[in-house]
Amino acid sequence: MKKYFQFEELGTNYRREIIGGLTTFLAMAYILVVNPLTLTLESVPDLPDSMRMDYGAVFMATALAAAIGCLVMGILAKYPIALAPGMGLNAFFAYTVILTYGIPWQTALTGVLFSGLIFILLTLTGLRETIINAIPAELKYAVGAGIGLYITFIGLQNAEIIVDNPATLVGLGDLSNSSALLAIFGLVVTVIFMVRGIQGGIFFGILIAAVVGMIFGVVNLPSAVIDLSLPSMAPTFGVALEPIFNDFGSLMNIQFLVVVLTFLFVDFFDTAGTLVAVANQAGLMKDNKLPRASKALLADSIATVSGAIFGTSTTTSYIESTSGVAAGARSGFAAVVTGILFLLSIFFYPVLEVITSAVTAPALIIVGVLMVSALGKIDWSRFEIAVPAFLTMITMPLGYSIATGIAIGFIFYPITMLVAGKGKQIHPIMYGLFVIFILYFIFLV
Ligand SMILES: Nc1nc2[nH]cnc2c(=O)[nH]1
Repeated sequence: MKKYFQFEELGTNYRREIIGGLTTFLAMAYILVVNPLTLTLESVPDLPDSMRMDYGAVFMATALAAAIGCLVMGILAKYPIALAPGMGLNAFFAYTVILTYGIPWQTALTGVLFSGLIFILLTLTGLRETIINAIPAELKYAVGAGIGLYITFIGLQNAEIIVDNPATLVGLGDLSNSSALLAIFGLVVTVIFMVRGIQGGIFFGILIAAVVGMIFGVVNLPSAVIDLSLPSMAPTFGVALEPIFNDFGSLMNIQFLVVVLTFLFVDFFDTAGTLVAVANQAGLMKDNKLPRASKALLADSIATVSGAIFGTSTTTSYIESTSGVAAGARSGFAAVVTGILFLLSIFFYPVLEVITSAVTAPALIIVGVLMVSALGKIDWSRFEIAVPAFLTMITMPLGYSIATGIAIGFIFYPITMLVAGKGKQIHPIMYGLFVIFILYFIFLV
């Protein structure tokens, strides 16, 4: 086993991998609660039941899609990268596709399935790997740093430290609020552990914050430890396949095409950015290239296809994997640990439920610190690369979308490079992406 996962070459061991896998799981576990709440449109009152997915079935689909994604990534691609249904696309699925477009959730699931299948085709033809390797190093670093800012922003919001403000869009929240206080406490504890170089500092930070939250009544005590009565998957299982056989006509329209393309587009670049960011942080990149990229991409698309069949929006590589890497994970074994924990989580629903986003927020904030360090590798004195790198990074949190940041930066890159007389350094694929991203803004946003 140690040999298969290359522990010796990677300088790792079982303890580091298990703590890393557990840390990533804890940082991601919120999705087991948030995804079903989002896809059932819990926050929208007065909807006909037919427009809502079934909560229990989506919970099961979320856990199983995450488990399959993590296991395939760990065993096939051997990266410490965990997967689950992404926050970037579940909101799009629920609020844009179902609510705004009025597309039935059954058809939306078919859209996710199609985008996953197209992904597999692109991966098998090698096109995805070629594209990822054509992106200049500076933009890859900027994508990693931008995702870091984005994830910190999400963490600060989850903690209610940063809140919305009608005059300035965002502002400082009420720091005496119990959620903010618990997150600040967790952050201080985690920072102390990290500065002292304690292995698994992020994990122990989450653990201590959860216990302190329970003592002060901010985190609920679990009602039970294990619940063996699993929810039924029948309401969503296989439903994505139904329109293909029963109502193919409903798929033959521009709106459905736009939905599939958006799922495909966002997952493609989010995954590329996330894989590179996590591999970079773990020191697993070789000559600015991602080894075994096609296997990692295949794992990602297999997870999306499985998730669509189970009944969830796009399953994607999670940036929270960086918290496990920060805790020491280096090999695919950590992803296997996270996958097994997702499998077991279906029985531990009562315990999981108490881990609130305020408890996991410090992990997200610290992950941002780690990811932004990639900026040190960019030569800021070269204005032609500084501009697209900066725009990629800053528009991710501000546009609240990884895809937006990538699109804006990649539109500026060929422009600034050409004007600087460095057109020869631009890979032809980057011109193709320039056109695709312009079309993206014209037709999809
Ligand atoms: N990369 C990435 N990480 C996430 N973590 C939570 N949601 C997401 C997502 O949509 N993409």
